[in-house]
Amino acid sequence: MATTIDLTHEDVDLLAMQSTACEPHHVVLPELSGLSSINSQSESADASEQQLRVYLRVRPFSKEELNNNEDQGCVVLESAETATLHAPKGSATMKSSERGVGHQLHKFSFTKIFAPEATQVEFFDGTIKPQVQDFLHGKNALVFSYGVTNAGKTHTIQGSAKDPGVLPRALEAVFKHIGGRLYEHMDLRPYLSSDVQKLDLDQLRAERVAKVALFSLLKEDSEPTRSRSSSSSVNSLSFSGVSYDQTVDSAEGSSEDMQCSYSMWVSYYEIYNEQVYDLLQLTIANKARRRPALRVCEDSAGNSYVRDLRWVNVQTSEEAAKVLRVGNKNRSAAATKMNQSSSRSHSIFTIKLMRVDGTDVQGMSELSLCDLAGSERCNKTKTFGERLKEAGNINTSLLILGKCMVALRNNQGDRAKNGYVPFRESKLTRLFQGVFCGRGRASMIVNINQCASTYDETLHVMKFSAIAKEVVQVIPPRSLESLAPRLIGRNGKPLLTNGLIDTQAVDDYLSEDELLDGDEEADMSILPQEELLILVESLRTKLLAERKKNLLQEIQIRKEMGDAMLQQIMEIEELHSRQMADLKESYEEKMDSTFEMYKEALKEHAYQCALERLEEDYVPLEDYTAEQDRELEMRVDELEWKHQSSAPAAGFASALQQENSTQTDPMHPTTQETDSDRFKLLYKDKCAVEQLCAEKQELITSLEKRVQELTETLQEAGESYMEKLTKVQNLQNRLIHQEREAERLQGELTEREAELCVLKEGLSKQANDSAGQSRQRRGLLVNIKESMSSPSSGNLCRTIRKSVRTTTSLKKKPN
Ligand SMILES: Nc1ncnc2c1ncn2[C@@H]1O[C@H](COP(=O)(O)OP(=O)(O)OP(=O)(O)O)[C@@H](O)[C@H]1O
Repeated sequence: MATTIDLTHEDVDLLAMQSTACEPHHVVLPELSGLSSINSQSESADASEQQLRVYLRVRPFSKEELNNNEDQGCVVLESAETATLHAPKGSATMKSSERGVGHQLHKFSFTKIFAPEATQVEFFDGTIKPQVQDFLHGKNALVFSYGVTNAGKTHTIQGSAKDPGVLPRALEAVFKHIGGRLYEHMDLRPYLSSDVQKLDLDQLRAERVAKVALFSLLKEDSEPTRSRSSSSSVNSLSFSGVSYDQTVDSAEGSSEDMQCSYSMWVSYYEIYNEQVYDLLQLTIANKARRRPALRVCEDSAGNSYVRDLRWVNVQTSEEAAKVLRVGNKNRSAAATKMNQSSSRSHSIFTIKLMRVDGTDVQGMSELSLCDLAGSERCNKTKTFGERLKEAGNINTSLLILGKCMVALRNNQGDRAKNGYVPFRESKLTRLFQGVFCGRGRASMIVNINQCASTYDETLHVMKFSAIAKEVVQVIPPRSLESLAPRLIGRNGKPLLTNGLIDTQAVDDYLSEDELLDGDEEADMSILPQEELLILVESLRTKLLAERKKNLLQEIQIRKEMGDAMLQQIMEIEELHSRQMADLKESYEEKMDSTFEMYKEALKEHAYQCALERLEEDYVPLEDYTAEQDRELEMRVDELEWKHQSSAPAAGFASALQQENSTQTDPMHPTTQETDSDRFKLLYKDKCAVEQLCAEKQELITSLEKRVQELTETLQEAGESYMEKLTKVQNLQNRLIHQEREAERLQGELTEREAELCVLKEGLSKQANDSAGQSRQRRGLLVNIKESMSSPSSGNLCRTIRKSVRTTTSLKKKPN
């Protein structure tokens, strides 16, 4: 499904503001017209929509791979547009499909597929050539190669000295097109994103010196610093000796174009570990020094560019090749498990072509060729240390590129949706943003190998390409005025051609220094100060409004989260309290049962103790009462004796007391007083004894009562025992009776048996006699009747009848 990128909002306005160097769509170089059908398709004067072109290139197996049995028929090319991937045994895809997740077969379609045997020429002609032609027409283009490591990306983009890739071929094609119309001065240099700077003499001199210095690097460093495999030895890249017949643009140009001259500038940089490095900086030659990282900035139109990037003016294809060689020398590459010379960075080679008429720059177009670093799985490639960090950054930027593709595709379905496209999340996508948003045509080269061991990664790449293919680019039409690049002076202020300085335009610009001293990232400072202030004010208002909105959203989210958490807490609390209640209940039950157990045990213990004490203290009641009586008698005797002996002594003492009453000391008590005291004491004793007696009597009464109860219980037990005994005796009697009866019957039975034997004998005897006397034979029954009717057998009949009766009665009474 093809959908469309929405460019109808702010971006369009921004694009209208910019002075990009694209040629108007209707201005077609005659010599290039009719070269390609795609070409004519893109010549539409209106906004043209076009699906992102995605080309698949399948790398041939190396000898080593064939020896390692990597050829398992994983990639099948069904047609020029369709390829099928078959999951090999042991791959994650196969395992998943065996578990019922996913499929073993995946079908993908592409703009065009190139089989392993496709040559570099065929590939160039079938893919990039039309875009190079568009570039020569003044259109911007981006070509990027995507694939797993060791899939052939660098080979496709750069190729080797003998077999150059699309980049050298594109350069060669451009030079062929320019022919003798080269603008020989170097005074017009690309500036910011899409402007042109007019160099003064000093700048020009410096530019020439820098160029010579750059090329001298190749002479100084004859030994290549990077050891690339011979097959892709781009260090020694040279365009000489290669036939470019197919790439040469043989068509004649229009008369207008024939009058123009061309100025060509190239830049070469890499994105390594999310940092941008200029591969053409002279300082790079000094390896000991740390490379300065460049910044990605945006101009007033929002177009990204690399600040301070070095642009080199190239006048011949040899010079272009030299620049490429210098850059490749500086590119970050390393030997990995998968590739001896693996690109560890995304490298971007850009060609800017200015169309100059006299001193006027009529237009400028841009062609970028990007060799992306290979995606890889770190655990599979046994990556660690610096390589792991690189792989992480590579994978992250590729992931963001994928996200952008997905977002662009999704946005196309519904123009009003305008979902967020995360271009700003990586340097790579920031720099690609302009093209994806309509500044030019993009096409993607998907490189794959057919190895079974990298099948899962290859499948991932193919899925990515399927998404990319659904992205539709919309190139808005532009007016002629907006297409000429701005010409900027030394101080960064725009100069106008036709001999007039546009003061309004001058006011619109600030110097580059001012511009760069301001915001580090954006070039908003191109605007005048008042506008900037207004802009700042409006941005502040927007920021406040945004903050307010965010705050409200945050409050709302917090509230919702709080409610949800409260709900959760309440549920948890309820659950806990239910669990607690259950627990409490079960513990209470356990406690109750334990308590009951202890209570029973205590009772038992107390009962046992009481019994033991009772046994120890037990005194027979008779002994006890006899003892008590004896004690009481003794006590009474003693008291009586005391009373009697104290009576005469008391009389004598009272007489004595009366005699001596006058002489005695009033302080000493009299005998009368002593007696009364003793009596009181005795009386007290008596009371105590009586009390004791009463208590004992009570005890006795209670004991008697207990004894009475026990006696009654015993009597009851005795009675029941007697009853049972009587019953047992009765039963025994009956048993004896039955036994006797049985014995008797046994005896009778024995008797009857004996009689029966006798009868049998008699019968047999009679039978023998009757046979001898020739008597008429009669039956046994008649004989028996006869013998029974005879007087000798009368007893026997009676006995049998009786025994029958007895047996019957016994059956009736089995007991
Ligand atoms: N079409 C092809 N024909 C013959 N050889 C090829 C082809 N494509 C790639 N190769 C060879 O395969 C090897 C790996 O290719 P290359 O270095 O281009 O892979 P890459 O995808 O750029 O890897 P990395 O991402 O690790 O840089 C090289 O030796 C290259 O010469």
